[in-house]
Amino acid sequence: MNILIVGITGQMGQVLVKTIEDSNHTVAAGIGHSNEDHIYDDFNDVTENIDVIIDFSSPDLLSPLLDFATTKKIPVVIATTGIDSMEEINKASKETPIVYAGNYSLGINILEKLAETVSRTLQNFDIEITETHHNKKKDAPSGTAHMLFDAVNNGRDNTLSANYGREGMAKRESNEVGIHALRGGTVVGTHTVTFFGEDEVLELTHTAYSKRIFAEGSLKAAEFIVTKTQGLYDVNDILEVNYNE
Ligand SMILES: NC(=O)C1=CN([C@@H]2O[C@H](COP(=O)(O)OP(=O)(O)OC[C@H]3O[C@@H](n4cnc5c(N)ncnc54)[C@H](OP(=O)(O)O)[C@@H]3O)[C@@H](O)[C@H]2O)C=CC1
Ligand SMILES: O=C(O)C1=N[C@H](C(=O)O)C[C@H](O)C1
Repeated sequence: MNILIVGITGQMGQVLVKTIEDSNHTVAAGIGHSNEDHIYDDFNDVTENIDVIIDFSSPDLLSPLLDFATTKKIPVVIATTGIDSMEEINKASKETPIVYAGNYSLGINILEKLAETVSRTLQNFDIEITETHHNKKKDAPSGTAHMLFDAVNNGRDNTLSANYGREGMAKRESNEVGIHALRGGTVVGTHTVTFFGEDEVLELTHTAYSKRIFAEGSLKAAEFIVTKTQGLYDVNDILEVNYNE
């Protein structure tokens, strides 16, 4: 596959370049700010032949990215987090295929399933979500924390409400889920879902030890989406193809 990396000059973009170089695919071009050949700050300047786009960038680039992809009918893997609304992505997915996930690691997507099951099984337990990331991360809480909230909320028939960074003088409501973001150093990404019962606590934690796991997951997603013609997919669709064999 000839791949366009959106956010090629960023931390994840650079890891993805190395991951693609170690595969049988090719980095055809990138979006970012650089004087290097084949790197552009405007999608209109991309003239290379592109089979698939992988996006690790910023919500600011979502509209131009989707305009480019839908006009040229190029499949897209979106990994960028901090996107407020799914409206544009839903609309674009009717014209070109899109995979969207806040986390492309294998373990987080298993954690998502576990968290939903535990939430459904331990109906009376209080649930809190904690995420820790490096000091360069801009969005909070993480895209993964949002995914994990949706998972535990599904387990309780969507009766839970999120309380971001709890503060003030009010006791915890039984249906609230506190979501807490820690930022510091070079932490790649740690997510914990804690279930508090009477006299017992169950913690489910995923720790990422490298950014490469996200790059590899996004490349698997690209291999999956490049064969599709339209529609919105998530990592579960890819897990079924790649890990259930
Ligand atoms: N879903 C997943 O599995 C994962 C998702 N992420 C997400 O990926 C995103 C990127 O993360 P990270 O690489 O750490 O961030 P960085 O800040 O290191 O990189 C951001 C990239 O986007 C580019 N960019 C941003 N705005 C513009 C713009 N207006 N025009 C052109 N280029 C732009 C930057 O270009 P330049 O610096 O040249 O201006 C840079 O290449 C984040 O949303 C993060 O949460 C991260 C890891 C895993
Ligand atoms: O910005 C990051 O680094 C990460 N972002 C994703 C998120 O917001 O959940 C995934 C991963 O945790 C790393």
